[in-house]
Amino acid sequence: MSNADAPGDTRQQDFRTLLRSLPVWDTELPHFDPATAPADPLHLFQQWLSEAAAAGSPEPHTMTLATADATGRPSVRTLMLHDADERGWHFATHRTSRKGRELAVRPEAALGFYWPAVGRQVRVQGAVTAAGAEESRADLAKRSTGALAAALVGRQSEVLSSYEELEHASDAAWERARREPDAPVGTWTLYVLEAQEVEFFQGDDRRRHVRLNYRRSPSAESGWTTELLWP
Ligand SMILES: Cc1cc2nc3c(=O)[nH]c(=O)nc-3n(C[C@H](O)[C@H](O)[C@H](O)COP(=O)(O)O)c2cc1C
Repeated sequence: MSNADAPGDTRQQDFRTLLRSLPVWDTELPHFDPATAPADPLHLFQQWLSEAAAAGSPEPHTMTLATADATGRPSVRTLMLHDADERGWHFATHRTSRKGRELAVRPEAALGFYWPAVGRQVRVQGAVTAAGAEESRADLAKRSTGALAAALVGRQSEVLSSYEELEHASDAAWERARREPDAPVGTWTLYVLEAQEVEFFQGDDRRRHVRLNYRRSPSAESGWTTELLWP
């Protein structure tokens, strides 16, 4: 009998036992001294992402993107980070998707990164701007044939009537992506999140986690002020 077929109580008990048995940070964590942190959170973010990659954190350039609809109801999903520079954190998606529609009515978002190999988390919050058609097209052109094929399929977040319908659309999209590597995808949009706050969390095995929060502050010389937060 598989766990899925077990009576409800046993299944629930097994699930809870599993949850409690799963290790967190069973590796030596790096030490983070906030006194040595750079004045600009972008530099620390780039450093931490590089260190996460070097430490073997899987897909360190994936992140959670949180948006909200007009009533404030939140939603999250995983996205790829395309860049992080002076303008902000870059990601791309269809502007007609759920998140795209939410960003159109409420152009604010939060990002979450978690890198278990180094016990680090970064949270970013701020205003989101959609880049123009040309920049969005250029961003897609730099990506793989698979990414273009996925974008060409389109209709993201719409209800799908059957998986076969997706297979047909995907076959056609792959064929077109191979034949026409700069095929335009009208709804594909690059977004840039300009950070208002960026928080860096370094896990500690004695649970004395370090949290360093940057807040944008036009009057500060670096443009940012920092504060420590209780974990
Ligand atoms: C690892 C990973 C990376 C993803 N990257 C993207 C991405 O860069 N852009 C995107 O539109 N969807 C991406 N997705 C799919 C999204 O998580 C999500 O399912 C999709 O964008 C629809 O979200 P929405 O209905 O909230 O708009 C990714 C999913 C995973 C698991």
